[in-house]
Amino acid sequence: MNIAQLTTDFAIADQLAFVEGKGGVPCIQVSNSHADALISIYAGQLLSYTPKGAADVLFVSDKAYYASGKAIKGGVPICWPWFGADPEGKGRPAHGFMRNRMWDVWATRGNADGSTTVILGVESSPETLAIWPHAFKLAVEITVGNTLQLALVTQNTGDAAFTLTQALHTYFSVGDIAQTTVTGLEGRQYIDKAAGAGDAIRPQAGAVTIAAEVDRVYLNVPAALAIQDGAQNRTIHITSSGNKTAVVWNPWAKIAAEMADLQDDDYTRFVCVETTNAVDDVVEVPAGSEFRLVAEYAV
Ligand SMILES: O=P(O)(O)OC[C@H]1O[C@@H](O)[C@H](O)[C@@H](O)[C@@H]1O
Repeated sequence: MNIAQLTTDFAIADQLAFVEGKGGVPCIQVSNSHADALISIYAGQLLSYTPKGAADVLFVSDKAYYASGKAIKGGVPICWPWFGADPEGKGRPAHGFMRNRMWDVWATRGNADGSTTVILGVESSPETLAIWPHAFKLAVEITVGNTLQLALVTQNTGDAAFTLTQALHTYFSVGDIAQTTVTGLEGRQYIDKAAGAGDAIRPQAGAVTIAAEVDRVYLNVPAALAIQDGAQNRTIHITSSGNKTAVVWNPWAKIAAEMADLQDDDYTRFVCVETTNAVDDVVEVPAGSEFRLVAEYAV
C-alpha cells in the first residue's frame, strides 16, 4: 500500500492525511473541528477517537501486534462473517477473517457539518472464497464528528442468500474498571460465557458492574446503552441499529496476564461493549441486497 498514491487519491487538505502507523501499518489520520481519529487501513480498524478537549474514547493495548495475520488488540476490531468460534468447527480463526488482513480505501469525504467520513472495504476474492464460499462486498463507514458513527455494511454480490454473525468489537477506554458500570441492560437475559459458567442464561440485575471475568452475550438489547466511567467522570452513550444482541467483555486479571498482547493490569483500563449479531441473532443477507450494522458513540 503506497502512502503517496493514497494521498493523491484520497487526502483532504487540513482534515485527512495518510501516515505510516506502528509496525508500518498504513493509517488515516483525521483531524477536524470536532475530533481527532486514527484509522488503520489494515483490518479496517478505528484505533483512536478523541473529541476535542476530551480523552480518547477507545483503548488500544501498548503491547498490541501490528503485523500481517494478527489482530490489533484495541480500538474497533471488525468480527465478520462470524462472531466467536468458527461456526462450522473447521478450525478457522475466531471472530472471522477481517481483523487480520489489509483492507482498501474506497472513499473519503468532508461533510457540511465539519465531520469527516472514511469508507474502507474488502471484496471477495479467490483467497476469501477459499475460506468462506460467498461473494460479497464489506465496507466499514466511519464518520468522525462530534459523535463517532460506524456502519458495517455487508453486500451480497452473489446469486444465493448467505447468513452471518458479526461484531463491532469496541474496546472503550475507562479510568478504572472498578468505577465503571454499563447501563441499559437492566432486566435483560444474558448468556454467561465466562469460565465455568457453562453458557448459563441469567437475568441482569441492575447495571452491569465488573469485578471478575465478564463475557456475556445480552439478548434482545435496547438501542441505547451507556458506559458510566466514574474515574474519568464521563458517560459514553452507545446507540445502535441492526443488532438484537450486545456483548460485554472484560478478561479480568488472570486471562489478561495470559494474553501476550495485553499488559497484566490492562484489564483495569477497558471494557468491551460490542454491537453484535451473535448466537441466535444470525443475519440473512439475500442475493443482491445489503445489511447495515450501525453504532454511534457520543461522550
Ligand atoms: O482475544 P480475542 O480473540 O480478540 O477475543 C476477545 C474476546 O472477545 C469477546 O467478544 C468474546 O466474547 C470473548 O470470548 C473473547 O475472549
